[in-house]
Amino acid sequence: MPQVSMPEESMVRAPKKIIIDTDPGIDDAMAILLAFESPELDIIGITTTFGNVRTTMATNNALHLCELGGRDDIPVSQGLETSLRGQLKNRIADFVHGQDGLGNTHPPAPKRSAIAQSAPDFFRQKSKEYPGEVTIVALGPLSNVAKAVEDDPDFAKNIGQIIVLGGNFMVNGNVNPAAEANIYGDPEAADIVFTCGADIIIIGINVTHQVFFTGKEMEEVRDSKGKYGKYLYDVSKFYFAYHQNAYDIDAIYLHDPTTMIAAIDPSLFTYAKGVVRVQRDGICKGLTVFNNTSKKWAEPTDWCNLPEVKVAMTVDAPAISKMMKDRLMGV
Ligand SMILES: O=c1[nH]cnc2c1ncn2[C@@H]1O[C@H](CO)[C@@H](O)[C@H]1O
Repeated sequence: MPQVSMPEESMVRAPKKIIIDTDPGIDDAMAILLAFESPELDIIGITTTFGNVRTTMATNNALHLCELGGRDDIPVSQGLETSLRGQLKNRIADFVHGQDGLGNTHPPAPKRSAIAQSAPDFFRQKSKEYPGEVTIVALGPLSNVAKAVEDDPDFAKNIGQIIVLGGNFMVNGNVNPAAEANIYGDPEAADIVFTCGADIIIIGINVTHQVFFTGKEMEEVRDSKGKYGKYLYDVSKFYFAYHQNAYDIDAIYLHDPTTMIAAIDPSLFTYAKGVVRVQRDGICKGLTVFNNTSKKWAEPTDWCNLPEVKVAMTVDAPAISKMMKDRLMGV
């Protein structure tokens, strides 16, 4: 399979402007706090989506995390409360993240509110303000991003890059054997985004399932001098119990922080290029199907003549886990 690798990021570069589209979410919280500790990133906004929690709760949790990190300078913009086509998502992953999305730790109500501008409009405005410079790190279903694509024919051209946590390439999903949770949450939106022509990196659970913290490592995080060590340990207890039960492992998968690290240092992954389509309905709803062959198909297929994306194939899990520990443990 042809692989493409990315050049190592230079430390002398200006910080990368990112918008985090998120549904916090325990591993989202970890990714956001990791981003706060990452000088390579300039977080110009946080936008909210649904999945781990409903969108309004995602907004509250995003505001809470900014307050926790002393980052009330970051605008938080609320996104769609439904899928792109107006379906109210009936599958909210409270069994993974708790009723409050933060492991039933019941965070205090945030002091600040979201800005008036909706997430898709925020994306469009920032992509016009800084053409080619803004990276969206999309940690939940892609409804907001797809809405920006549909509303603005220049969006795919103006946005610098979209790094997506989602999909399962050549492995089973985590909602069912076919589908991963973020793509399953709004498959139509994902299909629109993956074929929109923007520069897209997809980090699927085929790679994020290789990056985890064991219970012992979580205790090290708790006992470290990291600002958020105890907080992360406390919110992760629920997520840990879910992994013990669902996967029979004493560890938690680090989906969202791994994806954040792709924004910090894309060279820690290798990628293959090709067209990705998403099954929109039926028993394989949410399945991501990647055409990575140079075969000339006898007849035109639904993958032909569409823009390619980069799909993560391998991950340097020890390096990623070390970066997370260094930053979250205040090393
Ligand atoms: O079993 C699950 N069902 C639903 N969502 C999950 C499950 N496991 C993890 N996540 C959440 O979905 C994203 C990665 O697919 C992550 O945000 C993770 O927190």
